[in-house]
Amino acid sequence: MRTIPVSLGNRSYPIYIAGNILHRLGEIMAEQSLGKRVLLVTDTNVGPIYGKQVTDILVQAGFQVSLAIVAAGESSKTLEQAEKLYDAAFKGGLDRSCPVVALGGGVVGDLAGFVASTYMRGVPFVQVPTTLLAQVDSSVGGKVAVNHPRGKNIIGSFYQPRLVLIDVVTLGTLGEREIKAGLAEVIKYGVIWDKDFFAWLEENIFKALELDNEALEYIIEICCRIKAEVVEQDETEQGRRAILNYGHTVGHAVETLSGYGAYLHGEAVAIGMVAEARLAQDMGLIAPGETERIVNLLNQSGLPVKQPSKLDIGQMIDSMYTDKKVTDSKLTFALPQGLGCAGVYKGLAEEAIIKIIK
Ligand SMILES: NC(=O)c1ccc[n+]([C@@H]2O[C@H](COP(=O)([O-])OP(=O)(O)OC[C@H]3O[C@@H](n4cnc5c(N)ncnc54)[C@H](O)[C@@H]3O)[C@@H](O)[C@H]2O)c1
Ligand SMILES: O=C(O)C(=O)C[C@@H](O)[C@H](O)[C@H](O)COP(=O)(O)O
Ligand SMILES: [Zn+2]
Repeated sequence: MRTIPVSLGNRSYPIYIAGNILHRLGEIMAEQSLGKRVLLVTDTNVGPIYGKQVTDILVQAGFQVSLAIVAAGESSKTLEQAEKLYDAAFKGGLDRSCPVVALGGGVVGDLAGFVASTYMRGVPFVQVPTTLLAQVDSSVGGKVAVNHPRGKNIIGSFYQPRLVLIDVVTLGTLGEREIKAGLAEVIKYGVIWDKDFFAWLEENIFKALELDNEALEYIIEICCRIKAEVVEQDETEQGRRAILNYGHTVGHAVETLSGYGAYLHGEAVAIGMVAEARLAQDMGLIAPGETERIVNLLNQSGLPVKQPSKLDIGQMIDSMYTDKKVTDSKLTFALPQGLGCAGVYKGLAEEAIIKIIK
């Protein structure tokens, strides 16, 4: 088993990565001093596959489990859905010591984490991510949120989990489209942080698409290590952490304006990464050959690289002003500085952005 520590003082926690470790969830949770009533949150795709197995594992470890199943997909990341989960927490008798466990992709993780962070002003939270995207990104770092009709993740908080348990074998039941979506965030880490990892992906990304467990474990470990390091430097995104937002200013606008769920998050981020690489290129931050390598790797992963033509440019720009990186009405982007490095740029001219969107 690979164990990665996330060191955040009294909010520190481990990330466990291995194949076939789901059965250890109960014993690992029992080691923490947690209340015995658990709200296990999952969705309508993951529940039928892993819901009973995880419930049994927790019951065997002495927990009483209330299973809450939300509709699969981005449309569940709402305050209305969170409210239903508060009801389920009450019904299950959860007090302040009792954990909320997220079993699923980034939607379940963000939603359940938001509920954990607000129910009784915060109860313990455990992440059991089952998509590649959630295993490499959303389960780590403590951003939890629901969407607002005007913008992604607008209502949320920073709330770290007590532990993250990643069983790569759960990816065996995930659809190909969802694996590809996860690869967008994987490629993001190569671009913003690790040039050698980017080059490794150029040679080996096909192994992830073939669900080679060894390659997947390696990818997940590298990504979690990078994310842990960035989050340790800037837990609440006062500055540096925003580099994890590369591709997201445009990506979130695409998700919001297309209607939540039309694009998977990773697909929208892939589109955003291409647009924002071109913006970086226009600013002289990245060479044309490097932009081309990013586009090629996204293409190789079967990800979309173009903004949907039906989206209105004016509305895209307006949507970017609701981005959480904006202060003082200044459009802000996380942009690559060559391959393997990134920075945050504030106050970009609308014309420069309109040009790359066009
Ligand atoms: N908090 C963060 O730091 C962070 C980071 C990245 C993304 N996100 C958020 O994560 C969300 C996207 O997450 P996602 O891509 O995991 O989407 P998702 O949670 O919607 O999962 C994608 C699909 O896969 C299904 N699924 C999940 N695991 C499965 C499995 N093992 N077998 C079969 N089906 C399975 C789900 O039911 C869903 O239909 C977005 O809302 C995004 O904003 C958050
Ligand atoms: O953890 C972070 O920080 C990230 O930016 C990771 C992103 O992949 C993720 O999509 C995040 O939810 C976006 O953050 P937001 O603050 O723009 O909502
Ligand atoms: Zn993301």
